[in-house]
Amino acid sequence: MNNELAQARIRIDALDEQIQTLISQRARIAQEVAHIKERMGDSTGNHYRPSREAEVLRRAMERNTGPLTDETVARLMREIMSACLSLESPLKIAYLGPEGTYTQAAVQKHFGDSVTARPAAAIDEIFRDVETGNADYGVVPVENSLGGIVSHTLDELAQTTLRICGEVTLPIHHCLLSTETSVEAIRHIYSHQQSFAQCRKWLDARLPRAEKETVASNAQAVLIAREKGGAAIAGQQAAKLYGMNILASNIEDDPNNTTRFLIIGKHDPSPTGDDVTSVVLTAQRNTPGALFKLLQPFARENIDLTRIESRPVKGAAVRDYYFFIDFRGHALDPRIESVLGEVRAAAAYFKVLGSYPTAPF
Ligand SMILES: O=C(O)C(=O)C[C@]1(C(=O)O)C=C[C@@H](O)C=C1
Repeated sequence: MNNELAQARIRIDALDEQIQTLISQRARIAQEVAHIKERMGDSTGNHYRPSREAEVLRRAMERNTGPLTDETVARLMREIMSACLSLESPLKIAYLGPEGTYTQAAVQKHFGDSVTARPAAAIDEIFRDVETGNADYGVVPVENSLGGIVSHTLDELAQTTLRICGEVTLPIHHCLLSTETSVEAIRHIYSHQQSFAQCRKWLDARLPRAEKETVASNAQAVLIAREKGGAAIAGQQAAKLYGMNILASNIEDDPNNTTRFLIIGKHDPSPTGDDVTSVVLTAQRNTPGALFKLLQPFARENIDLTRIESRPVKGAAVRDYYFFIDFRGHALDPRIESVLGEVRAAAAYFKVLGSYPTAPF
């Protein structure tokens, strides 16, 4: 073997040994941390701490000087923490299935690979799984940059006693998958309605005559295309999982297409200094300016509102709306606590859904 190459590999071997020793040391300390938590009276057996994880990931990215990207460094650190936590308490995560959906990719991005992820058939099932303790946490889509809100998630959030413990943002890159080997051979395309909407220009240009059939999820589309022929629009992860050919990649109209997912659970993460708070409220009926008055304290205190969505209150005799509001900051911050007190007093209905770290990457 070339001497230079052999020398470089010897250096890599030596570093791998050090990295491995350090990872093992880290894992032992994580086990110690679990015992400390138990001694401090935490008998839940759940040692997951979203705020601490966000801080570790942010710090790893700040330290990064290349050549790996910040995201790659965060993903590596994510897997190390995931493996360490699984020694303490392996987490059960319910997500919107079947396997191969973008929600599964969000589970992996947020929790890493060392968790037991269970696909659920519908969004309400995920909420029930976490409420009943069948799962420790749930992952649900909440909004897409092109397709807008996921109304089932907002409707469940209005009713649940669960808390939002985190968020994940995932760039969505659609592929055309098939058992065929060329785009020209495709006569039928299966996909989720939102994915069709997100790939409209590409489909009009490349497959204007193909018949489109809407199904419940991208992963289901892949299963049908695998069985019946034709193609599915889905992510790269589904191609790998179901052994399909990728006939075209990045077929979405907007390259910045992103979906935001929420982590739901039973705990309130502590402040990290870079947090989001989500609340849901209804305004007093027949009161001119009621919504304006609810939003005014946020503006006065310079609180950055990042999102406001409305959904009709189900079953209400008179048309009534839930307003879902996200803003920067943590509910335990005294300034925010006082604004929330004011808003709670002025609203007809008010609930804090959770304060949680902003997605670290
Ligand atoms: O710091 C803790 O509380 C730990 O349990 C350790 C650790 C880690 O590996 O860094 C593991 C899991 C938690 O979710 C957060 C961090």
